Parts: sequence; C-alpha cells; structure tokens
Amino acid sequence: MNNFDDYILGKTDTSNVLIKGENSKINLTEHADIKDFIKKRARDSHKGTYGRVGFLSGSKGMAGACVLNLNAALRSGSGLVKGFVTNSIYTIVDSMSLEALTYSFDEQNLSFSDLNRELIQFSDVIATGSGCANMRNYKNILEFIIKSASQTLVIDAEGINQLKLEMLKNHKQNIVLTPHYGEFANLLKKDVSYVRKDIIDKATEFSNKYNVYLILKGARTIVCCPEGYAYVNTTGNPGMATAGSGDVLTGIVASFIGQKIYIIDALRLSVYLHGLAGDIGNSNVGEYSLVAGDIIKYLPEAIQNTIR
Ligand SMILES: NC(=O)C1=CN([C@@H]2O[C@H](COP(=O)(O)OP(=O)(O)OC[C@H]3O[C@@H](n4cnc5c(N)ncnc54)[C@H](O)[C@@H]3O)[C@@H](O)[C@H]2O)[C@@H](O)CC1
Ligand SMILES: Nc1ncnc2c1ncn2[C@@H]1O[C@H](COP(=O)(O)OP(=O)(O)O)[C@@H](O)[C@H]1O
Repeated sequence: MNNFDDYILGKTDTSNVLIKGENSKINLTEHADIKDFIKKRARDSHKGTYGRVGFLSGSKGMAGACVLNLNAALRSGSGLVKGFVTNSIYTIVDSMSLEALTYSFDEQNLSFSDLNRELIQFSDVIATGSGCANMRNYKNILEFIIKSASQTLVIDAEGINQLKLEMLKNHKQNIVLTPHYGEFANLLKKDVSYVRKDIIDKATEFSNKYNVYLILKGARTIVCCPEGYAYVNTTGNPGMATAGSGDVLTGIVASFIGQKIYIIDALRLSVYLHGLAGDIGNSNVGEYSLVAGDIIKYLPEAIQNTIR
C-alpha cells in the first residue's frame, strides 16, 4: 500500500503525498480549482438554459433514492428535472419532490416507446441506477438506455451492478460511472482489498480501457477521465457514510452535466460541493446525526461559499 492509497482511503491527512503540478496526471480538487466553474446566471436566461435532467431511479422500498436524486439536482440549479419511476413509488416521489416532473410506468409491462419519448427524448442528460435494486427487468432497461441514448449517461448503484463490461464496448455517448469500492470491485470481478491497493492506477486504467469517466467514491473520492487524469477530492467527512449520500451525489453530477459545464469540470465540481455540503452539515448537526437529506439542505450554502 503506497502513500497515495493512505491519503485516498482517509488514513492520513498529508495531502502532499500527491504530486500536484502541471506535469502530473494526478491532482487534488480544492476550492481554487473549481471556484470559477459555476457562472453567474444571465439576466435573460430561462429554465431551458439550465438543462433538462432525467432520472430513472428508485424502486419499491427505495423511493427515497429517486427523491434524493431529484431534489439534489433541483438544488444544484437544473432548469427542469424529471423522474421516470415505477407506479409502485410514483405517489411518494411525486409528493416529495414538488418541483420535479414525474412520469410513472408499469414495471410488469414497460413500453420502450414511452421510455424513449418520456425519458430519452426529454433529457439533456440521463442518470439511472440509484435505488433500482428492486425493479423488474432493470437490466433490459439499462441496456436499452445505453443502446438508444446519445446524451451523457450517469450510471450509479444497481446500474453498475447490472452493467456487463461488454455493454461498454463502442458506446457512442459519454458515460459516467459512480461506484463505491464494493461496486468497483464487482465490476473488476475482484474483492475490495484488491481495489484498495494502487487505487489511482486501477481507477485510471479502467477509465481509459472502457472510455468512461469514473467517480470512485470513498473517504476521498477520485474523479478519473479516459485521458488518464485523476483528481482527488479534498472535502467530505465520515458523517457522509450514511444511506443515500451517493444518491445525492448522482443528482448533483447529472445537474451540472445538464448545465453544460465541461464534463470533467462538472464531475470535480460536483464531488467537491457534495463534500463541502456534508462538511457544513457536519458543523451544524454533527457527524453522528448527518443524514443524506442534510447534504441537500446545506448544498445552497456550499454553492454560495464556493462562488463567492
Ligand atoms: N432511501 C433509499 O431509497 C436508499 C436506497 N439505496 C439503494 O440501495 C441499494 C443497495 O444499497 P446497499 O447499501 O444494500 O448495497 P451497496 O452495494 O451500496 O453496498 C454493499 C456493501 O458495500 C460496502 N461499501 C460501500 N462503500 C464502501 C467502501 N468505500 N469501501 C468498502 N466497502 C464499501 C457497504 O458497506 C455494503 O456492505 C442501492 O441501489 C442504493 O442506491 C441506498 O442508497 C440507501 C438509501
Ligand atoms: N468516510 C467518508 N468520508 C467522506 N465521504 C464519505 C465517507 N464515507 C462515505 N462518503 C461519501 O458518501 C457517499 C456514499 O455513497 P454510496 O456508498 O453510494 O451510498 P448510498 O448507496 O447509500 O447512496 C460517497 O459520495 C462517499 O464519497
């Protein structure tokens, strides 16, 4: 295990184990790096300016994953946010995210033309997988989206579990995968201890080989791009090790991609703000009591502190 690994795994705070500089392909993400990524809104802008974000997420017993996706995207500045959800959770999602559009589908009898019209044609960016573990036929849905959508896809949680690496061959759109270490290990068909050694090499190799953007979530989340660059985040705290924190991140990521921020900047910004909102939450409610909804609650303060 090298010093990079210790820093990334949160075993040390000595960030200078990472070489930061123009010639290095490994960098930290700090305030100075991302502060200019969010621009002041043009006076004559309208909701269409800020992106249409579609989520296919949640399932029976996991309605909250979709609600967290939607509300995180709305609080990150998206103009239009839509949840394409199974009818078993429709009422919950519709009532817990008033500003989002919702469309319900019948899991037993899904119409792919509805999926195409209501999600794929609607969205500038699509995020899927959060809380989809109890959805029937989710693998077919995921395959259909990867084959049919040309816009950027953000694939989380069950989407990563159901992903077969062959599905990543010759994909035409940008794909962002957001695994935690357990999910990344599954993708590689290895165990977590394998992933925790030489983390950056494994993450960048994967990103390059499959031509995907990778957000490898952990104590210090790494963002990797296919060109081989890796960015280690510097915000966040162990209070964020709580159910649904990752669903919030997926909502933020999709939102900033939908706002047409250059993709790698959008990913670094999202991860930084998610951690910062968690840090502000920690200083208000403490790391024991922090819940995922608090990350959304403190996101406005995180954004305002960042762009000031
Ligand atoms: N309110 C909701 O609707 C929620 C829905 N959720 C959904 O629930 C589904 C399943 O979540 P589960 O938690 O059962 O399964 P996961 O696949 O998320 O986790 C499996 C295991 O991996 C471990 N793990 C996570 N991060 C790790 C790291 N950095 N290093 C090592 N091990 C790590 C976890 O402790 C856990 O034991 C997902 O689809 C998820 O989106 C969760 O997000 C929780 C909240
Ligand atoms: N110890 C920690 N320090 C900082 N951030 C953490 C820590 N533990 C978890 N997180 C963050 O919380 C989120 C958890 O995501 P995930 O495991 O997908 O949770 P869930 O599936 O419950 O939504 C990730 O963004 C991760 O970086």
